[in-house]
Amino acid sequence: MLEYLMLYNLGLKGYLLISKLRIVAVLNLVAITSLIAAGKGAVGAWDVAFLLLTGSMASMGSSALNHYYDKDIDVLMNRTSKRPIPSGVMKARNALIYGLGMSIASVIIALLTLNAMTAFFIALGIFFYVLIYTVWLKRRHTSNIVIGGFAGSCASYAGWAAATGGIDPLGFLVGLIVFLWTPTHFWCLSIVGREEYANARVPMLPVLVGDKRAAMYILVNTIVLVPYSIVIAFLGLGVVYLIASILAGIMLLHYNIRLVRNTSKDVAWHTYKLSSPYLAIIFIALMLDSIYNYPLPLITLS
Ligand code: HEM
Ligand SMILES: CC(C)=CCC/C(C)=C/CC/C(C)=C/COP(=O)(O)OP(=O)(O)O
Repeated sequence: MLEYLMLYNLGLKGYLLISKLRIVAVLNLVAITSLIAAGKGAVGAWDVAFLLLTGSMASMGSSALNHYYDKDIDVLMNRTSKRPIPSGVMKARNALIYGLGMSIASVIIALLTLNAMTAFFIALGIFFYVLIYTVWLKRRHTSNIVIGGFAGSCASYAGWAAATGGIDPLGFLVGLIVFLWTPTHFWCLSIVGREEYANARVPMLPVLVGDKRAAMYILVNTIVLVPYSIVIAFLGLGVVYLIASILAGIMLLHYNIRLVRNTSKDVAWHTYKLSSPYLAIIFIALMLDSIYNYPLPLITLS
């Protein structure tokens, strides 16, 4: 914490803020737990260290590029208007150089210290977040985060590949949890910021269909996400994961049903804030099963 304050005071405040460190933390959690799950609890400390390093650099770099590209609309939304570039704390050019440098370096270091497939999935995550989501879809189509959400799956795939050198069917299915989770995660927040997105002319779902229908879409998405996350337990995961996916799923469904019944910004905000803990619980449980080996004796793909 002291280092953070020192960096903060050293005028690096802008770099820390455009790195979206809370998001980096959960992305790293997804990547590391996927690494440990794929490695069945036996992974090298260097693999963990270099995955943390390269995953953090990639997420921080791509977030900086997102800040750079979105500087014109960030100034239009209250939630983002105080960010380093729109508020003048940081030059846009510096964010661009930082973002490109961190993103490119993350892929090269992953290639040199981990393996080619890990570097590929880190690059794919950057590609999906920066080019597919931020540049292409975000301002053009309401499917923006449905497709852009695959960037988050790449964090899991990078972890899985760091342990095994690639992706097997189970690894692919585990990574899809993040893809299915993202609409629930973000559409809740977009209900909170609907007017701001409309003002910035960003076609987020609630801007097009209204809060009530968006809440219904979120519930439909969660009704796909929760059973999916439970069913894949029987394809080679474990008992701790199964219990966690059921309990966390019930909690998420409860909040989503509540949001349909009471589509207020307050309920939407609380449902959004719950979404990251839901994902963290699922992936921590996945890791615990691989360390303590409580396998489910049912159908397995591998
Ligand atoms: C393209 C897909 C995604 C979109 C559009 C999206 C959107 C957002 C937005 C707009 C915020 C608020 C940021 C802020 O105001 O500072 C946010 C917060 C967050 N996102 Fe996402 N997100 C996406 C994917 C992910 C993924 C893959 C993860 C992690 C695996 C993630 C984890 C988080 C976390 C931890 C927060 C902070 C939550 C809190 O403050 O409690 N997001 N997301
Ligand atoms: C492997 C790898 C590097 C994966 C990268 C995945 C990644 C960085 C996901 C983060 C997605 C995210 C928080 C998007 C918000 O953008 P936004 O523009 O909608 O949010 P904003 O309005 O708050 O800027």
